[in-house]
Amino acid sequence: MISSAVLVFLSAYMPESMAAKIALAVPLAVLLYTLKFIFTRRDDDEMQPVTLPLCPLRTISPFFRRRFDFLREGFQLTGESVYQFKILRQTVVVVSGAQARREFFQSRELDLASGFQALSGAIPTIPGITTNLDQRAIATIHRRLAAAQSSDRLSQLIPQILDDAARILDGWGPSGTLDPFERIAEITFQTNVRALACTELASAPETVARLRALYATLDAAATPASVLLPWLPTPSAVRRLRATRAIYHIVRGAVDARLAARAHGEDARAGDTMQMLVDAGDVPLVIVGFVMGLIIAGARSTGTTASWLITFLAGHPHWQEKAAQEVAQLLRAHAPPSLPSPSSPPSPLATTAPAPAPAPALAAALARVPLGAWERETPVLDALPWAFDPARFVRGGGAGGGKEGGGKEEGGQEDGGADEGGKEGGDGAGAYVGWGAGETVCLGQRLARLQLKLVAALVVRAFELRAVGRDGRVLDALPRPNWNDSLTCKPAEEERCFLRYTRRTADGDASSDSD
Ligand code: HEM
Repeated sequence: MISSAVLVFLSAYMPESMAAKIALAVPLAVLLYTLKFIFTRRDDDEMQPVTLPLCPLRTISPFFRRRFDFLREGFQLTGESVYQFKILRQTVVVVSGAQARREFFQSRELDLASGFQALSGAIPTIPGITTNLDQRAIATIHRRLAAAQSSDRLSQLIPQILDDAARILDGWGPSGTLDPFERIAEITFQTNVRALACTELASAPETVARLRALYATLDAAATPASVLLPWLPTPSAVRRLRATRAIYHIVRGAVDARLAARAHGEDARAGDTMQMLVDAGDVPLVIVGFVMGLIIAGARSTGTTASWLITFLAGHPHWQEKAAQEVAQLLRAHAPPSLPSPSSPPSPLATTAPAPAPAPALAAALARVPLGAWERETPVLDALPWAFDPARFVRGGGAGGGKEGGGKEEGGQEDGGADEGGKEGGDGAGAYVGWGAGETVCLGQRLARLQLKLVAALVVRAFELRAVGRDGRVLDALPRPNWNDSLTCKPAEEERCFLRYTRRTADGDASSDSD
């Protein structure tokens, strides 16, 4: 009908054959356009995730105080795998499932730093101190971080990290009980300062302790008010500003000393990471940003992972022994004991007498194991992230490569928080996001892995560990990570667990002089 009306109309102006062609083409074009519109229509309302039916003021407290439970309840409340809600004026979109996870990690528009700033606070912005880090400065910092993890640099760091860790372990004495979330994290904080800052700071234990306390203040004072309304002078916001300034002055002092030394033509023998940046001609803003920013990026995550790793090993003696044997094997292969000369006292590693092996001697032996061996010859240590099922690699024939293992360990923790934490899941590719994925991957991964292995190797070879409760009794099952504590995941107060340690002899047995 449309065609005939068009035909009559057009015939008045042009030859009939041409009018017929156009009369047929017009409705066809209208039809195609309509179909295209229907199938490619973007209905904005339908594209928007469903909104959590809560007043924005009622989301604040649970989002900050029990984030994991709150987000999980959101899934139940909406019945959707993707939903959104408001925190004051910020819209937060919560995603789950393999596809959403992939899209999230692959998106180039999302900005990790802004997300942290808006929802976790990170480092408060102070003009002239923590602002002005534009994209170029950040790109430089990332390039320097890559250089700080070159094979040469990591090989230099191995003995230094081991020395640092051994000094702290030596302070533990031959036996005792400790809180892993304090004392293991202390080790990795020290090794992070060593790896990311400079000798002057890392070799001054009181400065490292002060820095650690200041970073802890930054974390503890990240209250809803100080994060959401950072300009409001609440007590916690003031504490965060003071801590930031204090960290800045410590780091800036070290940077200025290095720059002054360079300006005076003094020989740069330090050979540490800060010197690498100074030698590259970086300005103080970039060097300070590198140290302050990366310590915050690395300290918590490495500390938390190391604390849980050692806790899980303490709660799984079978895997602890396998790890200790692997370390012993590394030592046999790469650092065989030298024959004691008649004048020198026998090395604690060479002797067969069951004397306790002091941590520094062990560290010296482990320092002879090359980087390549730490990165490629440790299937057992590789198979231990914190969703504790080391045998999964063996079952899957994947990264582990070990021949033994397999099967569930007696008394083991089967689920390990796997599906809960969203770390290991049954929904295929992209399920493991321990180091990020897609466009957002951890840029400090090589260093972090090495640190974790070195600390774990030293601890399991130096001590025999058991996980105990407050009453000192060995735990049958480890407590579950508290996902609401997004910094350390340490178990809730009533479920706290501790490490009981006994120094091993040079043979690797637990020393009989204790406990
Ligand atoms: C066990 C220790 C560590 C774990 C599990 C870890 C994990 C992650 C993850 C999952 C991300 C992605 C961002 C996110 O989803 O939150 C990330 C990003 C990052 N990590 Fe790590 N990290 C660790 C240690 C470190 C260390 C020691 C450094 C520095 C030396 C570091 C530097 C970074 C940087 C710079 C980014 C940001 C990357 C970007 O902006 O795209 N991380 N890390």
